[in-house]
Amino acid sequence: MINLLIDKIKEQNSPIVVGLDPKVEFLPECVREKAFKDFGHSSKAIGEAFYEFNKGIIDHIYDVVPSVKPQIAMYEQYGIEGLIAYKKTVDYAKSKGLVVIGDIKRGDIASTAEAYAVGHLGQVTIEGNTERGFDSDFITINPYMGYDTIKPFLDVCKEENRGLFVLVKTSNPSSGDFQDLKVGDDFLYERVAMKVDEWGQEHMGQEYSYVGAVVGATYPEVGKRLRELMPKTYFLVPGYGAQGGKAEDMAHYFNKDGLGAIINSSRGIIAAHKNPKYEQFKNEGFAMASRQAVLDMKKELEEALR
Ligand SMILES: O=c1ccn([C@@H]2O[C@H](COP(=O)(O)O)[C@@H](O)[C@H]2O)c(=O)[nH]1
Repeated sequence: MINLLIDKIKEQNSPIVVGLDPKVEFLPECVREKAFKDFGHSSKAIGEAFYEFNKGIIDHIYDVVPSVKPQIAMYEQYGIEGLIAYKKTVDYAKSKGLVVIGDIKRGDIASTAEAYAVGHLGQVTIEGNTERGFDSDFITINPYMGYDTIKPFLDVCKEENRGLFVLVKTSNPSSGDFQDLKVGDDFLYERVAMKVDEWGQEHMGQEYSYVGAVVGATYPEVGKRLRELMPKTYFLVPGYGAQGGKAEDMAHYFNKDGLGAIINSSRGIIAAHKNPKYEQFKNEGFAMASRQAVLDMKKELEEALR
């Protein structure tokens, strides 16, 4: 799957992943009101509205980005109806040829980790009948519990040709509380990076490993150091735009081959229709606003990485 992701990035010249993190306040009035009319003020209405919203955006971006990253928490808060919308979103994105990164940040051990891995990357067999759960291509995982967390995910990835992004240095303001602690002469995030590099060497695609790393856009100096420590690791880089990450800071996240990183923007793209900059695409035009925001991000990155 890492090979497919890289092929698509090269083909579209677009190292961008659009975060599908829907919120009620991001929904255009036309989508929200139709769902309330059809299903009342219910979680079913929100699930239907989230899916219609995502579908509109996917239809307008699938030819200019290689990948989407649905954030499961946004769906999960609405219970089963939210999770149905999450699954339908994953399936629809895949039907349009997009690589799906499920941002689920799991991190348990042994048989529990295996169950998460099977549910999101693999398949279950029920009396000889096999079914896939959420069917993502990649997921995000939290390595805090150590290799026992990672191993079950690696096994499923190997068998199913899927991949992982392991949290190494996150984009949030308090990421330093633990990640920046000193361990001997190293920062904890450096030690995690060394482990991700080691695990990755045993799980290689053609050019890069299918064990990737989450490296926030908001700490560019750290991004540069982590690029040195993990040369064959693909970076998923959240924190661009809304959290302050800038195009000019992204150069060090990439390798000399122009590959090695995929930059995420969620609110900046999916809520673009609320941004005065894209005023001409209000309400029904919401998905056109997202497309334009992607094209603008692509141009910003191209100029900064030239
Ligand atoms: O370090 C991290 C890891 C994950 N995230 C997730 O990425 C998106 C960011 O959304 P924006 O609207 O572009 O800020 C969101 O799903 C986070 O949970 C992150 O921000 N930082």
